[in-house]
Amino acid sequence: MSDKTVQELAEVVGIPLDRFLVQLKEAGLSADAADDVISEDEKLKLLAHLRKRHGKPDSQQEDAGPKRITLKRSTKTELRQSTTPGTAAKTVSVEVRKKTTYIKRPDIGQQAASVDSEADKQLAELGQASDVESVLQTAAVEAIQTQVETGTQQVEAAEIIAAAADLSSDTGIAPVSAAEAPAIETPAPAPIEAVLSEPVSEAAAPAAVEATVATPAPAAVSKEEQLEIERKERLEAAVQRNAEKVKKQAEAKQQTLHKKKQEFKPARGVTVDLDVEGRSEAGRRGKSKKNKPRKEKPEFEIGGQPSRHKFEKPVVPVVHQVTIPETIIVSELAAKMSIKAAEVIKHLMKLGVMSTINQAIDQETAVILVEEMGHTPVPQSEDDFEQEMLAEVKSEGDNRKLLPRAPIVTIMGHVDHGKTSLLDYIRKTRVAAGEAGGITQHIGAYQVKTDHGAVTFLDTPGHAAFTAMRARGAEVTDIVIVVVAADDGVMPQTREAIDHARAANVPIIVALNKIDKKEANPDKVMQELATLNVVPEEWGGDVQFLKVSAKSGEGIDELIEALIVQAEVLELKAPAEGIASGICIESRLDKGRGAVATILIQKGTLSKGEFVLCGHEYGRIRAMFDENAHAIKSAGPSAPVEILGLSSTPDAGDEFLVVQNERIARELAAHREDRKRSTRHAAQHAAKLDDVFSRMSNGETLTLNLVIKTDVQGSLEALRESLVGLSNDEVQVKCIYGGVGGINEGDANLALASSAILIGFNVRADAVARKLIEEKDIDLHYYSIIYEAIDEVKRAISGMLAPEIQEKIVGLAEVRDVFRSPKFGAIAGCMVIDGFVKRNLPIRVLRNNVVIYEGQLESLRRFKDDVNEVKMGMECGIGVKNYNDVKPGDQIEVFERIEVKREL
Ligand SMILES: Nc1nc2c(ncn2[C@@H]2O[C@H](COP(=O)(O)OP(=O)(O)OP(=O)(O)O)[C@@H](O)[C@H]2O)c(=O)[nH]1
Repeated sequence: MSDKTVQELAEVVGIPLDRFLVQLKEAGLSADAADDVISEDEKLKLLAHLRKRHGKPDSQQEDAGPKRITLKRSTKTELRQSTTPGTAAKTVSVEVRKKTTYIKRPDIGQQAASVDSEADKQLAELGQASDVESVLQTAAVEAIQTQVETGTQQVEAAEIIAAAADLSSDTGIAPVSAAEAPAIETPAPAPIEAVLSEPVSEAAAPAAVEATVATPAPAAVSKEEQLEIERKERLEAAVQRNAEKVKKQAEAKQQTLHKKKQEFKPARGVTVDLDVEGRSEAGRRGKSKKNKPRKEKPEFEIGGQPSRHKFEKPVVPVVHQVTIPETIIVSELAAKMSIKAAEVIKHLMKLGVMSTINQAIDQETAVILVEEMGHTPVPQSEDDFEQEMLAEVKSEGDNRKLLPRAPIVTIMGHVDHGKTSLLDYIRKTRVAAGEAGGITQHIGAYQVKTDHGAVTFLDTPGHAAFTAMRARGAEVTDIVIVVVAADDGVMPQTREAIDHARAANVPIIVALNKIDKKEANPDKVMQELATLNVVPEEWGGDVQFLKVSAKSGEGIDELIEALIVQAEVLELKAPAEGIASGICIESRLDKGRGAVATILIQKGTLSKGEFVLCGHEYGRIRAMFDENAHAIKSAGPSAPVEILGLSSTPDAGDEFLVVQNERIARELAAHREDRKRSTRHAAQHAAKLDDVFSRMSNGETLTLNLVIKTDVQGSLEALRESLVGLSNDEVQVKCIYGGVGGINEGDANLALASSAILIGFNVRADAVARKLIEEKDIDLHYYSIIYEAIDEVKRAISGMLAPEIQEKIVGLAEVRDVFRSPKFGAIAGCMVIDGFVKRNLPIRVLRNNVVIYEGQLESLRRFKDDVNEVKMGMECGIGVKNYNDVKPGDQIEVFERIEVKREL
């Protein structure tokens, strides 16, 4: 190899001449001009210098501090975490923040680049020139490699710092500053990617230099991922821990709530009086939990004090207000006092009342019992319910305008005196007048219209029906027509009719019938009636007398006019508007039409389609007819109408009333039905002789009504006068009816309707009357001696009732046949029909319910044996002491006398 000048060598290496000259100078070579020749030795010297120079950094470069680039990146992810089963999953936001710091050393890069370029040039020069040049080139490559390694280390350090800084943001550990990083102290710029990814070559080297500070190294990325994975793991662990904590808390809360609920759960039907205001309300209403915001506090805790609802035994006895209806079932009463029925029964036994759990006890007993048990009885009237339900009807009734109404008339009189004929004549001529087919039906009442007004006739002639209606509480009749046959005169039932009408305080009009007959003698009849205190107007009395003929129709018009006049005198008025009410006259079950009831409207206007309550039946009026079977839509006061639509047939005398709706009708009907079932109570309370004095003591001005039945007229007169004579300032004894003969149903009804006491003097009640007397608890007294009757009524009035010697009838035997025996006289072959016959007890012989003999038994035999007692259903032979006039059909009454202490 030949020596080259500086200029030539600089060109070979590719370094500017002046820079090359500096390098030569630094290498300590003498050549300092372009034309100077450089020997081989000098070349080696230069190479050594360059190699030496590569081993240490430039002093200027050391001062230049590293420049940093920090990249921050954050990613947000969401984790869905299910905490408690059944609740919504919880969403946790996870934010990962990454910070990567790159340290840029541009001087290093530049230096490296310059060194590299020098080395390259030198290398090239050396490679082209000589072995020294090739060595030089090798040295340059080594230098480059050193630089690359240094750069890599530096980048790694920078990444570590960045990761540390990044982590510090999560962990709170102070970040290591970039200055502290070891890589910073490591000089040498680093071509990163190119160097590591490609094999080092001459061609690659410049490219590597160019790529010095740019993209992050793949090794650093993997580390970052590793860190991130770790962080994620930590985070997930933290989330998991948090989730578990929340779950535990939820479970604990649920348990607490459940526990509280268990404690709180009240018994069915028990009203818990919560001391937690407002909360009980929500609980009772069963408010949906969905709508209720969840509260942190336990459900039943206020002010940190859990509320307590457990049973606490009362320290003082609980006093109940016990409402008691007219009768009450034992179990019901027990329930009202919150005690067991057995307790009630026990207490009732102490009071002397034997009762079972399902038995009804009366109001008085219940009141005593309730008081004894320390509670407060509140006796209730059965009518309270009705009054409450019918309040509207009643209030309306008070304010309605009253208008004149037609009189309602009942015809009474003795048998065959012409009651039916009279009614028929009026109906035929007046009611059915103009009817093509005549009378198509026969209803319980009908109305007659005249120019002066209308009259309503009740088609149930006779005082028995009249009084029976009264006994049921139905005061319907305004005027009574007493029919007396002018050819016959006053008869027993004429008297009865007059008495019944008077007892009802109803004015009388006398119709002297059969006036067409030759035998008719109205004057005689008038005289007879005058003796009964029924005095004609023309004789100065107050009773209208009319001569009529039901056969010829004579005097009928005058009779009707007289009725209208009487109605005017009575000023009969009723409200014509508003809710209708009245009385059921009769009812029947029709095959095709169902229950058909004839009702008499007393107040208001009844319209088709209205709901009515009648007795304990109810219904909507489907159809309504008048007495001519014409369908009508409405009817006013005193009009008799037939109605269809009731649930069943009501009883005659039942009150009917229009109600607002079916519900009220049904409830009231059910209530009345219940009452009917539970009480044996009559519509009216029967009067009691025992009550007389106590009623007087209550300050009542008392009228003691008597119905007297005697065996003979003489006894009746004597008894009547004696008893009525007992009247004083405080009590008026009034005989509302006196008659001869046994006590019949009519007498019992009259006594009931008039709150009278029944007195039987040597007479007995017949079977029907006995049943009624027993059912309605009518006070019946039998006497055989006048002064006994007088004495007892006297004592009752004065309140000095002596212990009563009560006669109890123990048996009744009917005489079937009579045998004559020379030894014993008349022996009555009898059948015991009630109770028993006892030999030693006193007896009475009755004929047609009238006592004909009172005495003792002589003999009592069954077949041929003497016996002491014969029971019901057995035959026996009875011999009555000192009495032989026993006849078949007579009755032998066996009785005993017992002393009963009076209680006022
Ligand atoms: N001559 C005549 N006979 C009459 C008159 N009124 C009724 N009669 C007759 O008297 C008899 C009895 O008449 P009723 O109408 O049945 O008498 P009642 O009072 O209804 O009889 P009871 O229903 O049994 O209570 C009948 O034969 C009638 O024809 C009348 O004014 N003149």
